[in-house]
Amino acid sequence: MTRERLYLFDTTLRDGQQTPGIDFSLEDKIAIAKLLDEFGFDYVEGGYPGANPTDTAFFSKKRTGRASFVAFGMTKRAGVSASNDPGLAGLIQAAGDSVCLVAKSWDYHVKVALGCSNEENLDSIRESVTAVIASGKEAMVDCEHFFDGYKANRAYATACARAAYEAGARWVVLCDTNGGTQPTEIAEIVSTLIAGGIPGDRLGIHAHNDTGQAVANSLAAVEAGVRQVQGTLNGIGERCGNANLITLAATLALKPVYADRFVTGVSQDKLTGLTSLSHSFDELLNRSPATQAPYVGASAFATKAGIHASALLKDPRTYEHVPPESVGNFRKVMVSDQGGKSNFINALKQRGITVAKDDPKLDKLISLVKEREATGYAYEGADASFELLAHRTLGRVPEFFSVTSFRVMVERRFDAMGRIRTVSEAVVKLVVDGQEMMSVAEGHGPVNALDIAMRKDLGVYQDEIGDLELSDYKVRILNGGTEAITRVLIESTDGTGARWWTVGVSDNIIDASFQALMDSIVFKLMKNRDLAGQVAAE
Ligand SMILES: CC(=O)SCCNC(=O)CCNC(=O)[C@H](O)C(C)(C)COP(=O)(O)OP(=O)(O)OC[C@H]1O[C@@H](n2cnc3c(N)ncnc32)[C@H](O)[C@@H]1OP(=O)(O)O
Ligand SMILES: CC(=O)C(=O)O
Repeated sequence: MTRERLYLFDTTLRDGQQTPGIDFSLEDKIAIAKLLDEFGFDYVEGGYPGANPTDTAFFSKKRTGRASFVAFGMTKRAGVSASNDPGLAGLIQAAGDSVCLVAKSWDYHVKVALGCSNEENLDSIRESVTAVIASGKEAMVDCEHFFDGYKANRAYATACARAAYEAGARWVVLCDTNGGTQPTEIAEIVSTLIAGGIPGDRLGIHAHNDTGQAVANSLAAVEAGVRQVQGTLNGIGERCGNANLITLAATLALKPVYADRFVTGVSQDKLTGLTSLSHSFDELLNRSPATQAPYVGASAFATKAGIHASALLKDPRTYEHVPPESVGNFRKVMVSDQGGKSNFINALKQRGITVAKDDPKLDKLISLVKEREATGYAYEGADASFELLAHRTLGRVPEFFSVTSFRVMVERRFDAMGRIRTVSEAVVKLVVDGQEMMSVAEGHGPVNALDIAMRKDLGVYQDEIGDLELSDYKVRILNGGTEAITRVLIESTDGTGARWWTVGVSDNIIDASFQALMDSIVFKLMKNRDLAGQVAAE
């Protein structure tokens, strides 16, 4: 059966730019356009030339190779001709293959926002589309507030879409601008419009996520007949965002209900780069990827539950709706208080630790993890502490050194210039290779001072930890009040590029930090001897 072509339109660089807190530089835009183009999206809407210097500079040349490069802007204003409208002229002159014109299609907006007559707005749509086509570019029209407009005045909203279509717009895009429309309404309105004479292969959908339905609304529109879908990377966009193109690209390619009927410009091979695309984009935005994002989140194919892990290890299809590798993600069977023997055997195997299912030490490890998690430890986020605990339970951790005591002091005092200074100082006493030693250090805070003191002189091991660095430190208060328990997570790195997390829990933040610091150093020494760290080294 031949499959129909569905066109994916990315508006990350335009509607995504309207996201509170997101402000792309020219360099960001160039890098993101390249990612989008290479991935296989058909249209890359780059922004609004003329609206700001970044977008104007971005449109000084075409920024895509394969994808159509789209400039976005308003239809001409009422009362001026298309040739005399500087905004429209700017759009046409901007580099690019297509112009996407935003047009009002709700009569209430025409009256309140534009302050012109309904007929003048229809003229603006027709004349603007005609001018874009005359310039040799592809024209498309975003019918703003189409669904709300349709519910308020069906005849006028339809007339706006029809004006764009009859003037020759390649795509008439139906926008759920305020994001409140529900999938059944979308399906019904799109079907009626198509039955009224605007063919589905000239219609697109632009859905906002204000009721969490943007992806569902886009799919409902596809079911009803539209053949262009707009959205953004990771669903960024104004207010609650746009339809998430990452989710849509995967669903359209992997779910037979769509994949058997439609084909997009994203090949199965490119789809295996989906997780990387989503995460690279977050990196560019300098934010952590959402762990529960469909298909691409770190938790999308993770399980903590023992019953699930047991079946998953027999056949992954028991608990996975698609294979993780189809979107470049990974299966993760985690260890926690929700886990059974299968989780643990798998987690240990990944770390090169073999243990038999009937080995009593495995039972001991499982109860240790469950007991400790009940007191606040969280091993699923502390891979190295889990591995150390496993090695310790199996009796495989050498006694590299021991800390006999530490003392940390924080003092707020006046310095010689009479300024207030808060000073942190730590003293650590350790035994290394039978030899007692003491280190003293000052730090930016008490934990920093303790860290410096612990790593200042490790005797015979000092050279080995020279490249050890603490790269992140997270504190979580597990219950409030005077008896609060503190969980500290520390991320460490070394010269090999490996990263590992360790955990400490105590009613004292310094003590919790000490435990995590100790684990970090011991893990590093184990790793140096190839006794640990297979996962961290990957
Ligand atoms: C639903 C959407 O997401 S649409 C995209 C929205 N995105 C943006 O607005 C981001 C970029 N916008 C901008 O930088 C500015 O709004 C500009 C440069 C486009 C225009 O700035 P200004 O000329 O100062 O106008 P301002 O922003 O105050 O108001 C918008 C004007 O456009 C008019 N307008 C709005 N939509 C349309 C349209 N589809 N066709 C014609 N005119 C329109 C409004 O009536 C208003 O006109 P007025 O100034 O005569 O009242
Ligand atoms: C055009 C657009 O972004 C909207 O109507 O939501």
